[in-house]
Amino acid sequence: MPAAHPPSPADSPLDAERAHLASSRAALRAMRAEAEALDISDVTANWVNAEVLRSEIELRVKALADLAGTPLFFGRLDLEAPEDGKAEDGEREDDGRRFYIGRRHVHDAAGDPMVIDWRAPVSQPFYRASRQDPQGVELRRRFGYEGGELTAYEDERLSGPGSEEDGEGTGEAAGALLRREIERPRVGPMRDIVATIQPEQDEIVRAALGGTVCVQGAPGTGKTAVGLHRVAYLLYAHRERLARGGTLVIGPNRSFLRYIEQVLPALGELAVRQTTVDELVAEGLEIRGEDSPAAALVKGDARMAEVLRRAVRAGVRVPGEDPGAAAEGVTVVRGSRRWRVPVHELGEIVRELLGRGLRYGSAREALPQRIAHAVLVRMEAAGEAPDDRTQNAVARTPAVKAAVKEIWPPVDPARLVLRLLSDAEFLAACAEGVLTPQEQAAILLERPPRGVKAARWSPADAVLIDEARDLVERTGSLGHVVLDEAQDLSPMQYRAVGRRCSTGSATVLGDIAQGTTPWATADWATALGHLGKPEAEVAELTRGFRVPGEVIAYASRLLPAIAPGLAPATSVRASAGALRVRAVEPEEREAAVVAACREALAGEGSVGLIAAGDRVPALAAALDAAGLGHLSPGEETSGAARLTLVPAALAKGLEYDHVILDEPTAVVAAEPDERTGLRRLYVTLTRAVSGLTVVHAERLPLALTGR
Ligand SMILES: Nc1ncnc2c1ncn2[C@@H]1O[C@H](COP(=O)(O)OP(=O)(O)OP(=O)(O)O)[C@@H](O)[C@H]1O
Repeated sequence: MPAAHPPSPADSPLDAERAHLASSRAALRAMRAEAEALDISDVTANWVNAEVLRSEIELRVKALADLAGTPLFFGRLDLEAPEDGKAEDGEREDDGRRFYIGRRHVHDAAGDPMVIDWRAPVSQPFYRASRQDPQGVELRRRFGYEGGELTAYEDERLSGPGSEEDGEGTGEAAGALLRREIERPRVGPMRDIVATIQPEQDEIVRAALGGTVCVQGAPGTGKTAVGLHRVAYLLYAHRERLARGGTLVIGPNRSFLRYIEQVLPALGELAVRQTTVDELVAEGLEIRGEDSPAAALVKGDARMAEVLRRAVRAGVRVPGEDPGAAAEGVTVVRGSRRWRVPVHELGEIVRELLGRGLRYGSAREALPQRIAHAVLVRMEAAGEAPDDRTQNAVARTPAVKAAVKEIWPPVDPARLVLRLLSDAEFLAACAEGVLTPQEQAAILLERPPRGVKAARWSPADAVLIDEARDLVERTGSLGHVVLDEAQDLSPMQYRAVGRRCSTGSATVLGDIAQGTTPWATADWATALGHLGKPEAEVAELTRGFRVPGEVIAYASRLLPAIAPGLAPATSVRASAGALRVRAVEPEEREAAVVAACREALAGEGSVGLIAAGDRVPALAAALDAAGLGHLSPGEETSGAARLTLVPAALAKGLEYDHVILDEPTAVVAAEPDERTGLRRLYVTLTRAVSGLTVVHAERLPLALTGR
């Protein structure tokens, strides 16, 4: 094991480290004071620039805050001395060889670094170096803090004298500080892991911006943490490029986003948008409806993209082929002369535009100019000398505008989707050979609403509208998108996310064993194809940080039934006694749950009571009757309110120090099929950091007991 050093007496190395901490803090204060005192009156020509600059300075001042309880640095690297590097007179021997690694860069008055940002290239060996590959590091020191006080450190000698006997130095050992960090009781939102990012995680965090990375990871292997740290890293390494393109974090629901929302600000990144797929595509649309599972399945299927493409395309009326489209051709009057573009030529123009695969809207914008060009050709043939201005004027004449309206009418994406879902004939025409009659029937509305405003749109409808919108006008691409709990997205949702990073890249995080939607991802290659990133690399994380060994082994019994191809996760913490399974009589069940909650609350940290949705009201009543206050997911836990009652459907991505799981069989039964039910159970069994208590009156599912 790496050597751990407890607090020591005066003028110990710990004191020297504390002194460095104190002077780094003072330097940070000075940096902040300098930013606050910046006078911009001389450098800005107008008030708009002044406002922009002022808000940037405000952000910088905020980012320079020395947060109480957040250690300014958490590690130190001593690099090997260069071969011929004898220290000059008066020069400290460690000059240029010792780096303190922290959340942000801090420099002294002379501009020399006192703390190096964890994202800087110099910091990388802190996460990756090992005895086998020391990367120039002689000593790696990790610091332990208690309430903002530096109280301990842990050394690993990776090369040079003493490296043989001191510590394992593999860079993989779950040192005491890592264990302590994981087991530090949780209240409040998710924390960053910047001090203890592991080598396999760091590889993902620092992967190049250009490529999309997909991470398959068992519960608690740090996917969410890795995704968030990756955003922070990319913003550091490619700040300007990403400031232009933008970054986005997508999570499964609002309560999850509230749980993770503090991580990036704690890493100094205050401006990253975090949203759900539903919110991303809604764009002002009110979502009030819900689909039957059968309808949702069809609406989420990638084949709907082809149906929509045909539906949008059906708006175009080709002159000469479709009745009513500029049947007389177009006649433009200029002064005393009339110029006519005949139907067959209009038809050619339209067919050519259709063949070019442009967005519907772009082609519609190009059409008036094409017709005007045909008029110009005639003018030239008649000896006139028209110029660009004439062409523009012709394109704007009422005759051309009227023709465009008939040939290429504007498409309203929501109205188009409503028509598809309410007009059986139109749907049949667009879905021919793509959807079966049964599938068409599944998505047709029984009672179509009067209009777009009256429609009760479902989340899947909003995705269809988003696809239609993109067929009309290209969706803008962001620089980078992190997609968490990706296994639950439908192919159509992947497409919606994919077009938001079509010229950028993505980090896709998920676990096939935790897929609980009807369309859940069966394999990453297919999902990445829908995302438009088939070339993405898939990495696997199996080393679990959250869940104690005994608990993950129990939950992993479900794997053969829910995701046979996946390797079970290991745990970095054995913690015997972390799992308790209590069989009780039905009439004692609520009392047993309340008792388990009380026991858990007697310890430190957060407590989650997870139960099937329809068991929640009875359990809430039992907790109330027992005088145990409780929160809902998304409400922030605090020292005074540590118990959250979590419907199983919202447990994904969350974690609690202690979990009480009520009636596993009810959790399974609440889902439409057994595999989804067992997957939901797997999610709920893997939320605990320190202990899991299962309380049941019914028989446990066979897949869990094996008998
Ligand atoms: N390197 C690490 N150091 C300290 N804690 C870590 C590390 N990696 C992960 N953790 C902790 O383990 C817990 C699980 O991490 P996270 O939620 O990111 O996992 P996940 O793979 O997204 O899990 P799930 O699949 O259940 O959503 C978190 O509390 C996280 O802070």
